[in-house]
Amino acid sequence: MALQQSIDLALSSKIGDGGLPGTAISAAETLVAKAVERLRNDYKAHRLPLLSLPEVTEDLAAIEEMAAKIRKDATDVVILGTGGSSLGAQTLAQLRDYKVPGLEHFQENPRIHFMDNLDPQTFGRLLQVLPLATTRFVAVSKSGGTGETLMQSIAVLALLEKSGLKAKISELVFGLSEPRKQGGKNALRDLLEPEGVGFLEHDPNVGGRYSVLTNVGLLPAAILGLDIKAIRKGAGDAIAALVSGAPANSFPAAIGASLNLAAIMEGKNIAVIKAYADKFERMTRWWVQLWAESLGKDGKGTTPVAAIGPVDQHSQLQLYLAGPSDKLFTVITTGVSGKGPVMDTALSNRASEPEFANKHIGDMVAAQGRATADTLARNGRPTRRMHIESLDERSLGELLMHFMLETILTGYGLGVDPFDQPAVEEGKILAKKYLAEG
Ligand SMILES: O=P(O)(O)OC[C@H]1O[C@](O)(CO)[C@@H](O)[C@@H]1O
Repeated sequence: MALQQSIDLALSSKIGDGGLPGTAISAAETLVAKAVERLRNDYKAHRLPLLSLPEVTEDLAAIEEMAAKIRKDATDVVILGTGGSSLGAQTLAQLRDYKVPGLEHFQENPRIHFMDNLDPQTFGRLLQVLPLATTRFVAVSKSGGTGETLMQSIAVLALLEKSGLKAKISELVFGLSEPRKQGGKNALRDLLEPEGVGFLEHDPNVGGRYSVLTNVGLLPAAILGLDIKAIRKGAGDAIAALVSGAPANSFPAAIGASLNLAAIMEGKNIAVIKAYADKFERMTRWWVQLWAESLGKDGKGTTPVAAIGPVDQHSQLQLYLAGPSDKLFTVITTGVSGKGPVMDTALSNRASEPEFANKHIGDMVAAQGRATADTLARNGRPTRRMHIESLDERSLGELLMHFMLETILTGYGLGVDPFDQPAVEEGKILAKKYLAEG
């Protein structure tokens, strides 16, 4: 197991007023013990395919095969899709410098573009500048009916046709969606299949925001040459204790769920994740969707906030330390000590920072992560620490499964269904009505 978790700086017994009292933790643990039992039964009864994914390898060959087809002679790969059809894959792609500040322009071929936000100017401009003949498009939508993804796909098909590439559409465009329900519609398939576009099947029983370990996350990961087997193995590390019947208060996901439920009982209705690594930025956005859509229902849930360190120390920390005490913090660090450029002694002295001498930039970031967690705790702000020494496919797979389990257990503990998102439909229907009205 790569993931280390410590909750001591969240407890009143350790940090005093503002920390979570033992009574709340005990009450939360009782709820989580039941939730763990329920999730274990889900696993045994194969009710949630997500839980068995770490044991599955049969689908990996088809993913690698399609990835090889997409990658062949490609300079650019554009992934169309939003929410759960994009954020998990983006999280994995950060292992290959996707959206890593300063580095993403140096990505090796193929360059990957995730077009998850519908913006007419961005998308229009992208279609102008892409080298079309060497660009591959992958349209991903579980339902096949998401307006944003459909509009983007329609624009791509029309452009390819206009550019004399209609005959090549089946080599340039790929799809990933649920199989058609019997006799039913799937708009994305209706749109693309007549052009001969090949599809991978989205597992209908794995919700979009839980799909990062399926082909939805692993196809883009394989296109980028990541070790997708290792991602699944890492996920197995996070779920092993659940599967083996370990007590609920003994493994990180269950302990994390207890912590979150105790925080809710204490009126802390905001959950902040502050991760000290550029390569975690997309993960924090993925987690925001996971947490928000899974728990925000029936008047319950907590508001997820994503922050990156050290940069957000310079924008948010004042509020976290001295604003309302209504938050539970999670500070995630990686093993960066001794990494990165080393500070020259003479130059450090010249900058009036003699203590920088011979220190690495990673030493500073490690010290900052530690100092932030300690300062939050000293100010009575309950803080969980998580640490991954080495960020790679396996440890990221573990972290992703950890958060999915923690979210489901928290949902079960809260008494909400962590797998649906009924409220978002209303806005979608209204937007389509407004569009039709002009
Ligand atoms: O994969 P789909 O069906 O296109 O949905 C995209 C996203 O839209 C939502 O349904 C919310 O509108 C998310 O739950 C989902 O991840």
